[in-house]
Amino acid sequence: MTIKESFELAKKDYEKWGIQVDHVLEKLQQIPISIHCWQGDDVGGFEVNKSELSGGIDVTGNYPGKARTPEELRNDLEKALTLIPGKHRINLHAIYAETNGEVIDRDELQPEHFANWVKWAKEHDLGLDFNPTLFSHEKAADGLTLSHPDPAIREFWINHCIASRKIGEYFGKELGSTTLTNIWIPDGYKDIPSDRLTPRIRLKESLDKIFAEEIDEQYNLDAVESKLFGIGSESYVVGSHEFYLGYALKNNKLCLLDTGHYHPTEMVSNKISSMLLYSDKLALHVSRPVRWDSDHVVTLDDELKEIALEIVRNDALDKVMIGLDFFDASINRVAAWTIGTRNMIKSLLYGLLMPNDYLKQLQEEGNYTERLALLEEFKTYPFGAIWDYYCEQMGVPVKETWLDVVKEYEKEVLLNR
Ligand SMILES: C[C@H](O)[C@H](O)[C@@H](O)C(=O)CO
Ligand SMILES: [Mn+2]
Repeated sequence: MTIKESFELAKKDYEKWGIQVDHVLEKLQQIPISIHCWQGDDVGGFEVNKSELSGGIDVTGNYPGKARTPEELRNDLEKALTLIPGKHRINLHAIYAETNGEVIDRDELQPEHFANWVKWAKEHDLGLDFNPTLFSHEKAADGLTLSHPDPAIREFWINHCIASRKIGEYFGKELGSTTLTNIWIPDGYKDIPSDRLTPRIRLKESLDKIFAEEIDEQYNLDAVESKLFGIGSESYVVGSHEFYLGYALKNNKLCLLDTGHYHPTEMVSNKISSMLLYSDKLALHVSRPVRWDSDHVVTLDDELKEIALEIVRNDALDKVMIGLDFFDASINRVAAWTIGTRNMIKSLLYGLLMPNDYLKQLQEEGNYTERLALLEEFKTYPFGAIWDYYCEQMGVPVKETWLDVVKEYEKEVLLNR
């Protein structure tokens, strides 16, 4: 049976529920995923005076062939994009600046240092998102940045974030699509603090200085990313969820939820609807924590499907900015991007192919039997046949055939690095 024939059969199952599959596929095409560049080189970046990865995050594995230069990283991203259906965005960090061998410290970064990325994004019809990098730097060595007791260190990082917002604005203007500039800081303490408030007062003051200049939101939106703990900040992080949720609400910024930044039983899917009641938009870093914020490649698990369902059933596709955040150096890095991004898109398709209005009605009527029955039965509806057809229509490999492409690329390119 051909892909199309399977699709036509599967379509009938969904149309019985009033689900317009063709409209679903049109909608799916419109959803951009922000794909993080840092999976391609283990969060290394291209700084002339490169520092070791720090900030309480870690990359494990030594799979051969990681990108060493901007050209190699862009080539690897291009290869992954040929395997992922739809039009997407690339999420950059400040450490991916290209300074022609000149040592430019982070507080002096300029839009021109990302001109090659903008040229490339234009050539490939991509959006760009951005992040100041407040780790892997000597001024972050003691694990404090925007909340540091030393005003000079705080000022350095404030200036870096101010410069980063201007770069985000540059991306937005050049590419005609709003850039999300997201701030995450590693600040925290390994052991029990004697004062949780003072660092948070300093962080708030630093953020107020960073955001003092208004930037047109059609070009740049600001997000702040919370965390529960990191390596070396197990007992306390300054930028907790409560801190940033409050800051974002009071200052009309986006609160960014990273799915690895909560207690293992705390689900980001359960937070989305509450936050959308009080915020116009929110942002996600979709990751997969295994035991801790391990940044595993995203798999099509229940929580991913639940996140997608929350976005779809709450009509929030234009309110939730979906980014990915994982870095696995134990597998082929192009495969990691492909698996994680295809799974994110699959989960959105899964959510769009649910009789969401009817399920809401069942809940309103207190018919929890049918609600549970249908939620479970739809897990084995022929969703895969729809996905295969979508991939075929979007000109990307169907099922696991993308793996042949990655194997060929690994043999021809990656293993020769
Ligand atoms: C590289 C990213 O800024 C980093 O992963 C951050 O988003 C995070 O989630 C840290 O745990
Ligand atoms: Mn993150």
